[in-house]
Amino acid sequence: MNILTTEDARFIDREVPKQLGVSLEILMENAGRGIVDALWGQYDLFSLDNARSINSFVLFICGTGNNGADGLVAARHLMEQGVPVQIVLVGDTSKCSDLFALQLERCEAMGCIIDMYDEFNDWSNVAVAVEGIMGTGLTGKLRDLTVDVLHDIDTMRSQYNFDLWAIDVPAGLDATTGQIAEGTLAYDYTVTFGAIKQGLLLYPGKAVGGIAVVAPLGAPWQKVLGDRDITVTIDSNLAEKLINYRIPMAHKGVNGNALIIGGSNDMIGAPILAAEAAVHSGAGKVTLGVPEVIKPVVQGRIIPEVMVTSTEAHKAMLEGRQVVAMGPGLGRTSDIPDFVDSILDSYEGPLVLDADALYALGHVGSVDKDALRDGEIESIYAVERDLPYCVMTPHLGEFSRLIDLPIKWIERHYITLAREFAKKHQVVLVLKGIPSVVALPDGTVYVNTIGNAGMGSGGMGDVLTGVIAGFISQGYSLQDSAVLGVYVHSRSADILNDTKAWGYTPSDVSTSLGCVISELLGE
Ligand SMILES: NC(=O)C1=CN([C@@H]2O[C@H](COP(=O)(O)OP(=O)(O)OC[C@H]3O[C@@H](n4cnc5c(N)ncnc54)[C@H](O)[C@@H]3O)[C@@H](O)[C@H]2O)[C@@H](O)CC1
Ligand SMILES: [K+]
Repeated sequence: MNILTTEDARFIDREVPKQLGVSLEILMENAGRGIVDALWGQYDLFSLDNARSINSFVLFICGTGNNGADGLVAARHLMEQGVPVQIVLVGDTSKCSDLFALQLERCEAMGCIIDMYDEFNDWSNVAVAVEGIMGTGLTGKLRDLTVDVLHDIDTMRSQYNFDLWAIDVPAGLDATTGQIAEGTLAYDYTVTFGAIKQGLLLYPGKAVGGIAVVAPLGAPWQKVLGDRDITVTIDSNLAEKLINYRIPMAHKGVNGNALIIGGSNDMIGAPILAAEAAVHSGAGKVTLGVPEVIKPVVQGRIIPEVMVTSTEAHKAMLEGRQVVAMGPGLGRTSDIPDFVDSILDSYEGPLVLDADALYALGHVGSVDKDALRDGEIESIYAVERDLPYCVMTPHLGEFSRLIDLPIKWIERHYITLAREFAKKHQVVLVLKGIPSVVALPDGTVYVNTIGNAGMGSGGMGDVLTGVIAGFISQGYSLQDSAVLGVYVHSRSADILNDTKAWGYTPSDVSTSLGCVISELLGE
């Protein structure tokens, strides 16, 4: 499923009329109709009994831009259907958009009850409130007057207990970054148009949007996107397309030979988790390379399916592998950067870099904060160190070190930075956060839509690395392995979450991977 940013929505709004001959007014008509369908999907609008009165109605709270105009269209459709509606207007109607003026004129001609916000006081009869104060047209902080109106709505909702819906995005939510302005409310539902807005998938936006319903625009807007970078959700539909059946005669040689490199005196758990996850994701043969000194302990602890070797013999260790994943538990001692470099120099096959291997790389590029602030996408990121084509799986802290930028900035410009990094370095970046995203060298970004709070425990990332390596060894491309790996890892955790809340472990996630694979194959 596609994801749209504010810029994409504006582009569609400009290009669909030009290229496809479908006017903005028609798109708006469909959007308004979509709001009505979504409301019907949730309530029986013919018996809007809000338990307080039989005079209850659907209230549309409309700003004076096109977001408010969508609300006016929806109100008109509901009037036709005989559903009681009222409209309140927020803002200066003398400064409204052209389409708002047109839709308002229509509602007035039909005798719809319309008040200015200050005049409205019939809150006790509101059954459902639909907010169209603003959508993708938000600029800067919310004005004081808007904050007051939103605060009022919130107070009335607490008092009268009606559901609150947002049109397109909640007023105050940045539809691209998911950042929210002070005063933004939490909603029960958001009806968003064409495709889900990116800001509804990123925190804190994801927490305030409620249940998202996508309403079609009535024209194949995908056709006008051209070579714009696209953003897509990671969900079961995508994963089902990526997973392959195994041929019946598949043997261990066909399913690949994976090497995991990691471990140090203080950390033996991380590489064990990664190697075991590679086994559980279906790799034919898995070898774990650790420093000689910890080899006996690791051999004593790991499942028997994994062979353990010593990293001291590293030329021989790399031979015949379909994939090498390096980093879990490697440590941060002064010899590690040279060790990592020597592996990068001597191994030319598919590579996954994680954890301490990423730390060993240090800064690999830098961000121009001014360009980031101004949205000058092309000049945001400058490469300082070339990297081999590989999958990199940093969490926010590791990414912060790689690009030399505080986490606070990364959180605010999550997808833009992931995309620029992957494009400029030509690598597959799995940025592990909430949500995790996979950015590809061609500029496509996949955003994970599943997973749960139980995944926030040490070792979860090591399992993901092992899963991705496991898929690569079985012949999946680096990008498919990253996307599929993120899905399968989160889905396994979701299955466990059903019965164990957060009391499950990364090892449990690893051993349940097979259930997800069966689910994807429809077995
Ligand atoms: N992109 C598309 O293809 C379509 C967009 N449509 C709608 O059009 C919307 C965008 O419409 P517009 O571009 O007219 O903009 P909006 O209507 O989203 O926002 C503009 C309004 O918000 C106010 N505003 C902006 N920033 C503010 C702030 N910081 N504090 C207080 N008030 C503020 C402005 O004064 C103006 O009244 C979308 O969200 C969607 O609902 C739909 O009609 C369907 C088609
Ligand atoms: K809105």
